[in-house]
Amino acid sequence: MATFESVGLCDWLIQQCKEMGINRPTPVQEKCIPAILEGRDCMGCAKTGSGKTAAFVLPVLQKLSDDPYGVFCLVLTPTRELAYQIAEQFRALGKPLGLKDCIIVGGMDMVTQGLELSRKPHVVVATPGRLADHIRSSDTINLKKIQFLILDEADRLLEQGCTDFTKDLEVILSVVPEKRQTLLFSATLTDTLHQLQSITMNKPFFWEQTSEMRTVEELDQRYILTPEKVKDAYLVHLIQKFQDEHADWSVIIFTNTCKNCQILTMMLREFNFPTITLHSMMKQRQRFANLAKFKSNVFKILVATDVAARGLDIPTVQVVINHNTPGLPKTYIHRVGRTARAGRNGVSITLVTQYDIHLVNAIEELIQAKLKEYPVVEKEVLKILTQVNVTRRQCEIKLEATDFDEKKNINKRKQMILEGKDPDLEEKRKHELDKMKRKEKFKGKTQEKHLKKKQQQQKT
Ligand SMILES: Nc1ncnc2c1ncn2[C@@H]1O[C@H](COP(=O)(O)OP(=O)(O)OP(=O)(O)O)[C@@H](O)[C@H]1O
Repeated sequence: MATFESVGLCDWLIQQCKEMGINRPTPVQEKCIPAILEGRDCMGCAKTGSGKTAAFVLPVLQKLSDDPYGVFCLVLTPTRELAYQIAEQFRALGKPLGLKDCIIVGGMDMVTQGLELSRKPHVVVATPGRLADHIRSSDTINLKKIQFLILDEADRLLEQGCTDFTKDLEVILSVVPEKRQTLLFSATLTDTLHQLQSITMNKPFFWEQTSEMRTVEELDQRYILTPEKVKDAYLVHLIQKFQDEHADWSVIIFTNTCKNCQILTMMLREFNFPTITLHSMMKQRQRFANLAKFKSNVFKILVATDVAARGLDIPTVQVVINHNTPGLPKTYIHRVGRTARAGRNGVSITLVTQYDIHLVNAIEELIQAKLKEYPVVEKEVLKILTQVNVTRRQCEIKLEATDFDEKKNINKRKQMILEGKDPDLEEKRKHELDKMKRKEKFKGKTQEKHLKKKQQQQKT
C-alpha cells in the first residue's frame, strides 16, 4: 500500500497531513503526486470526494518550499465558494511555510484585491471572470513567472455553459508563461479531453480512476416518481422524515432556478425547517455567510442551484435531494457527489416526473448504475399535499411582491452589457425566436391532428 513517503512527499508535509488526519494517499494522490513532483503536466480524473484537491496542493507546496518566490501558482475554479475552499486547503497544509495566498473572485472589492495581488502572494486562487477583469484593467498584475497553472473542475471551465469562461481563459492564458506545469482535475474530465489537452504543453500524465461506476459505492442512489404537482409534498415529507429519524443529518436540495430556490426556502421555513439558500442572485457576502451557517450546522438544510453542485466539501451532508432531475448527467454526478465523500456513506434522492424518464436513462447510462426506487408511504404524502401546495402558492405571492424578478432582469441586462451585447436587441431576438418556436410547435400539432384524422378516415 502506498504511503506519502513512497509518493515522494517530504517530512514536513507528511507531518502536516497527519495533523489534519490525512494518513495515507488516496489513489488519485498516489498516482498524480509523483508525476507532478517529476515536473510533468497532469490530468487527473477521479470520483467526487476522492481527494483531488490535496493531489495538487501537496506537490505544489513541496515545490514552493524548495524555491519560494513571487506568484508561484495560479489556480482557476468555476465558483467563488470553491475558490475560498481551495485557498483554505493551501493555507492549512502550507501553514509551516507561512504561505501567502490571495483570492480573486467576483462580487468582492476590486481595489482590495488589486492591492493583495501587488503584494506578490505565493498562490492566487481565482474565478476566471474577475481575474481577467484585473488583467484587462491593470498592467501591474504579474503572472509571467508562475510555475503552476491549475484548472480545478477543468471541464466546467472549458465548456460553454450558461456562464461561459472561454473568453476570460484566453485573456488569462495570454499572460501566463508558456513554460509552466499545467494541472487539470475533475470528476468528469473525459468528455472534454481534446479541448483540455490543448492547454497542457508537454505530453501530460493522464490518470483516470478505473471503475465501472462513475459515482462512489458508498452512495445509495434513489429516485421517486412523482407528478409535478406532488413534488413539493414529497420534499416536505422527506425533510420531516430525516428530521425525525436523523436529527444530526444535513441535507442539500438542488433545484433548477434562483427563483425556485428562493420559493422552496421560504416554503420550508414556513414548515419550521432550519433552511438556508445559496444561488447566484444573492449578494456575495450573503452567499459566504449562508454557506458558513450551513457548514457549521446552524442550519441543517441548504437549498441551492448548481452553483453549489461542484467541489463543495461539507462532511456532514448525508442527503442530497434533486428537486429537479438534472438535464445533464454530468451535473447529476457532481450534485450527488456533495454527499458520501472521503469514504463516508450518503443517500441521494431524485424527484422524477413522467417527463424526466429519458433524463434518468441518460444518467444511468453515464454512471453505469441503476437508481433504485425510494420507498415512501404515499398516503402520508397525500395527507399534506393541499397544505404544502397552498403554502407554496402563498410564498410565490410573497416573492412576487418583492423586486426579485426585477433584480433578475437587471442582472441579466448587466451581464449582457459585460459580454458586449445590446440587451434590447437580444430581447427582440429572443422574442422573435420564441414566436418562431411557437409557430413551429403549432404547425407540428396541426400536422399531427391532420395525420390522425386521415388515419381514422382510412380506418372507417
Ligand atoms: N488522503 C486522504 N485521506 C483522508 N481524507 C482525505 C485525503 N485526502 C483528502 N481527504 C479529504 O477528503 C475530502 C474530499 O476531498 P476533495 O474535496 O479534495 O475531493 P475532490 O476529489 O476534489 O471532490 P470533488 O470532485 O467533489 O471536487 C476532504 O475533506 C479532504 O480533506
